[in-house]
Order: sequence, then structure tokens, then C-alpha cells
Amino acid sequence: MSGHGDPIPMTSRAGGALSGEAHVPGDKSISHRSLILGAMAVGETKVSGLLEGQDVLDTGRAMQAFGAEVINHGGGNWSVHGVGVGGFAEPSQVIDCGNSGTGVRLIMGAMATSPITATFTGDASLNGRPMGRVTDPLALFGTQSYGRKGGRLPMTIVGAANPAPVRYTVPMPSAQVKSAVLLAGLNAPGETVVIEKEATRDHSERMLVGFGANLSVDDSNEGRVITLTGQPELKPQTITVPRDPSSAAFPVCAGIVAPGSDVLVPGIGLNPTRAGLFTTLQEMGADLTFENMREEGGEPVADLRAKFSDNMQGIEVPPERAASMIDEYPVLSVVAAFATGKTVMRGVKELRVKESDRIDAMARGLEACGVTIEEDEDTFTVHGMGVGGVPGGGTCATHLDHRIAMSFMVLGLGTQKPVHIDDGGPIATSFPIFEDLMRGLGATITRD
Ligand SMILES: O=C(O)C1=C[C@@H](OP(=O)(O)O)[C@@H](O)[C@H](O)C1
Ligand SMILES: C=C(OP(=O)(O)O)C(=O)O
Repeated sequence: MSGHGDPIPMTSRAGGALSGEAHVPGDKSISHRSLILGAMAVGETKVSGLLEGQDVLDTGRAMQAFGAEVINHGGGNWSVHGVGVGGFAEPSQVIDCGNSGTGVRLIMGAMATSPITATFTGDASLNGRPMGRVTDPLALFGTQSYGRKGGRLPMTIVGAANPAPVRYTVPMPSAQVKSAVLLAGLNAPGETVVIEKEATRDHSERMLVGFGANLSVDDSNEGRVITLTGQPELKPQTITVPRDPSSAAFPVCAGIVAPGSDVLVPGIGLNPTRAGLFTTLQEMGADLTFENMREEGGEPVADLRAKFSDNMQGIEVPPERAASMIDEYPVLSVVAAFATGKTVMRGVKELRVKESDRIDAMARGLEACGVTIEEDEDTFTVHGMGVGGVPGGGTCATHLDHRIAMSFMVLGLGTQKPVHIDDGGPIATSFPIFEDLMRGLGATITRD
């Protein structure tokens, strides 16, 4: 939804140890894809553990506007009656994707090779984000797009009536762009090939195979070469959505920075294309352990145990790790403030085109809390002050960005003075139970 309610100022403060279990919601990336691929299959897809955050709810509503039936059975159980590849109806209203880059970019791809026209919009954050990265490759299929200057929403997409298959090398590490091209390729006859130089999250590839598409991945000198045969009949699936590692990051990092803590975060998906934060935390010397490692639904899963860590060292986070933890840099920069020495995050310029410019948002908020940072276009450095050494006391602007809001709430759990945010409202886009879950662990997070 593009309407954003009154701001919700919030405060977090150090208040002793966190303990207990944190059951985080379903994976956001997989939830979006479950609804979109369910809508493109023939018959009923059943989804349990769907993330009921606003971003995913907006995608569900969009799929209904394109003619699929999306039903909430309660308790995280949903079903989608799909209309088949090429079966989308033309929506009679503007499609409002709210705050969600994943939602709008994947849906644009999914409708781009059907002979229908749709207009997309979002909130002030989404309407400021670049869509050219998706509409450029979609144009190769014959899709037309008419947006605001700089390829911004609101934007009208005119689907290609006679799409040609495409061979496309994604110029930036982006699972959204890769996925948009693959979804468009579904309704183009012949083979669509997408090449990515750096591996990004591979949920689209795994799920397309699960839905019965003919898709192969080859590692070559060019990178990962993904070949998809167009115009399959997708078979409906029964999907159990794993718990989101990007949401798990918040209680995990809270356990690491709040003195005396011992937090268990069970059943977290550890797909290697998503797990970079946990590797990084261990390299810094955080007391993080993987318990009960297992496979669920073809994905590695573990229970994460995070304990207060008073002896972390700053490290260099290599650029080749960026894609596997792209949404976790804000909270990593918080943990880095409690380490000793510098943490240097390289190859992170994609952070500048998320819900906010995340380097700028974290830099300004950390500075307001007494932390020294350095930044250039592609690098973010945090000078650690050690446990007990971070002043806090600032009010941090969240810029309609859920991850910025949650990151600063984690910061305040270990600082000398409380940390304030101007607006916690965006948290509901990805982690609607964040406040209750954190309070359940013993965190002092209040609405002002
Ligand atoms: O494909 C996805 O589900 C996502 C891809 C990433 O975006 P980019 O593709 O822009 O890197 C990530 O930041 C986003 O939260 C979810
Ligand atoms: C970048 C994110 O989401 P999106 O691009 O879907 O808005 C995120 O959830 O951190």
C-alpha cells in the first residue's frame, strides 16, 4: 500500500540479558515467489508459513488483480488458484506494490510477455527506486515501458504480444533483475538465457524447477548461465516457506550485542546464497553456533544460537560476499560498532538503491549515536568502540526502510544511552511481529 500511516517513533535501551527462543516469520523472497509462481501455475498451490508482511500481502493483492485467486486460510496457510503461464488478465486498477522492490520487479517480469497493459506504483520509497534495471532487459522481449524520469514509478508496462526469447547478462548483482527476466522468459517461446557474473539468491531457479519448468544452471567463464525453456505448463505445488535468515539476523545480532544474552533462533534457512552474515559474524569472533543442522524442503536449515560476545574484532568483509548478505549490512554495521577495530565493508554500492540509501542512513544514525564511520560510493567502514563503549543517545531517521529501523533498535540494546528512531512503521513490511518477538526475549523496545 502506498499510504503510510502516522510515524511510529520508537526507543530501545539496554536492559539486561535477552534469552529464550525467537520464532521468526517466513522468508520474504520465497513468499513473494510462492504467490507469483502459484498464480502462473495451473491449479491450486498451497503455501504454509507465508510471511504475512505488507510487502507480500501487496504481491498477493496484485496477483488477484491479474486474475489469480489468492485465499488466506489463517495461521499462515494460503492457497493460490493459478491462471497458467500466459493466462494473466489485464488489471482494471493501478497495481500498488507499496514498499516492495521485489514485488514490483518480479511482477513486471511476470506480466511483461503477455498482451496486457498494467500501471504500477508504490510508496515514496519505492517510487524513488530505479526500474530501468528491469525494463531494459524486458525491452529485449518486446515489452514497452513508460515511467517517470530516471525509470521511476509510477510506470506503465505494455506486455509484448509476440515475445522473442532473450539472452541477457545481468549488469549488477541482483536476484530481482535475474528473476524478472526469467519470469518474462516463461511466456516467450524458445530458450531464455540469463547470465549472472556473481551468484545471487537462487530461489527463483529452485522454485521454477519445483513448479516443473525446464531450467538448467551451468557455471562457465561468463558466470552462472541459467537456461529456461519457455511456455511450460507450471504444476501447482505444496510449499512450506522456511524461516527468513534476513529476519533472523535481528534477534541473532541482538543476542550478540546485549550483555549476558543467550538466544536461540530455530529453523533458519541457510541457503549459501543468503548466509553471508553468519559467516561474517563468526569471523569477527561472535559466539554464534549452528545447532541441529538438517535439510528441509531441499534447503539447509539450522537452529542458530547467539550469545553475548564481548571479544569481537573488526574485519574486512570481502566484496564477493556482498550478494549473500546484501540486506544484512545495516545490522552488521551495528554489530561492528561493538567490535574492536575497523570493520570495512567493500563492494556494497547496491545498498544505495534499496528502500533507502542504506549506507547514508546507517552512517548518519551511527554518527548521531557517537560512532565514527567512513564511506565512499562502494565502501562502508565502521570504527568499533568495543562492548560498553558505544554512546547511543541519537535519534535515527529510518527513511521508510524497515531494515534501518530494526538495525537501530538492535543498536540501542547495547549502548550507554537509549537509541531512538523517528518511525518504526516500515518494520511491518517484512517483520510484523518484530516488537513482540524482541520483547518476548526481554528487549526493552517501546513506542514513544
Ligand atoms: O530477489 C529477492 O527476493 C531480493 C533480492 C535482493 O534485491 P536485489 O535484487 O535488488 O539485490 C534483496 O535486497 C531483496 O530484499 C530481496
Ligand atoms: C531490499 C529489500 O527489499 P525490496 O527490494 O523487496 O524492497 C529488503 O527487504 O531489504
